Amino acid sequence: MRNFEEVIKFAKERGPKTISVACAQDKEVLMAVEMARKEGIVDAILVGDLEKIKEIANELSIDLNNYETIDEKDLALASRKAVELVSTGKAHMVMKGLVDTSIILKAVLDKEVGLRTGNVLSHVAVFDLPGYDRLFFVTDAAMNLDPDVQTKKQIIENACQIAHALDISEPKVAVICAKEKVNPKMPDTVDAKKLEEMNQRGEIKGCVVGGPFALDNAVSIEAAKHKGIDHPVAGNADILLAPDIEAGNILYKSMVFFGNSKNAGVIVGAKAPVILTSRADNEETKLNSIALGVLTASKIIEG
Ligand SMILES: CCCC(=O)OP(=O)(O)O
Repeated sequence: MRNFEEVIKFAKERGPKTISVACAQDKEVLMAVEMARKEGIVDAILVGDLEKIKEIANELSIDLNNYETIDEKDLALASRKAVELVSTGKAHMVMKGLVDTSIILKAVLDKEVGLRTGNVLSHVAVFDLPGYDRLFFVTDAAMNLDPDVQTKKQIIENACQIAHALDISEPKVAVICAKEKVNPKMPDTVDAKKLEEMNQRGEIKGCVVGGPFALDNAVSIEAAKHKGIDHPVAGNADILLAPDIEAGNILYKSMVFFGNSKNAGVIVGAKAPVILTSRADNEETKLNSIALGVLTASKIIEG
C-alpha cells in the first residue's frame, strides 16, 4: 500500500472490527470514530465522561444509539475499562482518546486486565508525505524511552509487522543517528552498526537493515550520492528507527506540523493493537489510525 486511501480501502474489506475508545470525550476522536463506523470499518464502545460525550455528539449530530457507551469520568479508570474490554474479548482493539499516553499505556501494561505478551511494545507511526511515492514508518515516538540494542531489534521487528500488514514485504530499515559514521563516543551509531550486522547474520528477518544513517542520506538518494554512500537502504528507507523517544517524538511532530503529512499511529507487540495518536492530531489522522489498527488486528487474527 502506498497511501492512506489504500489503507482505508483494505480496512473496509476487513471490517467491521470492534474498538473500545478510552476517554472518548473529544471532538476529533468522535468525528473519526463516526467516519470509520459509517465506512463499515468499525463498531465502537465509547468509554469516558458520558455527559461530555453526549454534548460533543449533539454538536456533531452523531446518533449515540449507534454506540455502546460506558460512563467513567476518571481517566485512569476509563483507560483500564477500555483495555479490559479488549482483554475479555468484547473489542478487538483499544484507542487512545483525550488522555495522556502514559495513562493509557499503564492500563495496557496492567498485570490483571492489560494486553502484555512478553514482547517489547513499541509505537509505529506511518506517514504519507507530499513528494514521496511511498509510506514512511517512524518508530518509536511514544513508548520506549532509551532502548538498548536488543530492544531496538524488537522495535524493528514490530515496525516490520506493520509494514508487512501493509504489503511491504521486505522493508528497508534505516537506523538513524546524527551522522552516518560509527563513532564510539556516540553509542547510538555503535548500536546502528550492530543492528545492521544482526540483520546480515539473519537475526533480524523480513527486512534489510542499514545504519548508522543521518536522516538526509536515509531518505534522499541525492544526499546519499553526494556523501558517497553506497548501501541498499541509503536514500531508500521505508522504516526510520529513531535512537530514543525524544528523537522519535520530535521527528513525528515535525513531520505533522512542518511536513504537511498524513499520518497514523499504533502500538504493536501487545495482544491487540493500541491505536495511539497525539491528542493534538486531527480527525483524519485518527481515522487513518483506526484503519491501520483494523489491518493490524486482521493480521494478528488471521496470521
Ligand atoms: C505518538 C505521539 C504520542 C504523543 O506525543 O501524544 P501526546 O501529544 O498526546 O502527548
